[in-house]
Amino acid sequence: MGKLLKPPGHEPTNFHGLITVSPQMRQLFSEIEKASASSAPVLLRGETGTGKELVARALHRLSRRFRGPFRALNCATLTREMLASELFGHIKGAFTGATRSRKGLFELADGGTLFLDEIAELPLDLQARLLRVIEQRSFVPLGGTEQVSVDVRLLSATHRSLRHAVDEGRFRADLMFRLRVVPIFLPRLAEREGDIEALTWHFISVFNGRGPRRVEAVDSEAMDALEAYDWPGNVRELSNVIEYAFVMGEGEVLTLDELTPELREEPPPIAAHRRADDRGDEQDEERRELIDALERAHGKKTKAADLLGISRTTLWRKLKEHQIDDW
Ligand SMILES: Nc1ncnc2c1ncn2[C@@H]1O[C@H](COP(=O)(O)OP(=O)(O)OP(=O)(O)O)[C@@H](O)[C@H]1O
Repeated sequence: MGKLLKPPGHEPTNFHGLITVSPQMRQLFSEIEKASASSAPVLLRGETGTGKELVARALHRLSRRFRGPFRALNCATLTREMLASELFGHIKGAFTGATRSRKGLFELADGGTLFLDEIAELPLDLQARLLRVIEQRSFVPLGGTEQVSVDVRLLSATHRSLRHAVDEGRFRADLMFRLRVVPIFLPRLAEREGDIEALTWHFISVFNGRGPRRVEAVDSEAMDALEAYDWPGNVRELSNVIEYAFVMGEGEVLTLDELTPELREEPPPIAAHRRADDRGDEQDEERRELIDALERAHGKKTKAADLLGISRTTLWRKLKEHQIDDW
């Protein structure tokens, strides 16, 4: 067990549900504030779990449309036909199974905001229809003949570059320019200085509120592992990891062995100080640390793995990587 870390005395900034201490995110808040004052389309770009939907909701809440509806649709989860019907609605009898008329999201979001997640996945023919709605502020539901006028602010999000999708012929350039009048980029969690720790305390407080377990401190070894991990699932993954620890562990201290296996596989003391431009030195240092641990453990691999705070399998993999096989 390492040192016991207590929650910091000061609360992190809470900006419409977005928790942060990092300068990168604070900078983003001022962009959100400026963008919310207008009705210009915003394109949010960031990896999964970085908070794009939270930002979209904040943009809506801060805007003059806050009393109007907020509607969201993930373009990657539906078939082409279902997407068309979700977005534009249909008239009774428009297709087999359309036993009654149904309003689409553009109509349901009238006077408010429509958030289209994973916009790069929108099929090309629907991109053409979306462009027309943006230009004409009206559309015709499937099977209908009458134009329906709407006043909707469009927010969209993507985890990959729309520019690439355009270059590959999968996305219309004219639509891309229409959608990203205001581009907002959300950095990966691992790149936000101080946010892993701040969000860890935030989620601990959320899960403390749900009971029955109450966590009052975090073992520094667990915090090192949280800091060292790369967080491919970003904030959503961090929330899941803390929830997992609440479910699997017990007592007032959150410890390393309560973290998910991916996190325990990481060697915290080495990875915590990782610098991308230091890979060569780091390799040497890692090799020295491995040999040192093996010496101290008199060649016993399980003991050496314990000393390094990594699993036996990780130790075995690292020994192979460094070609240390004479132990
Ligand atoms: N800065 C933050 N503070 C507090 N909670 C956050 C923050 N960022 C994200 N979250 C939480 O993490 C989860 C994922 O966030 P969100 O759904 O907004 O991400 P996303 O980028 O839209 O993900 P996806 O691309 O997978 O849809 C949500 O539960 C959200 O409340």
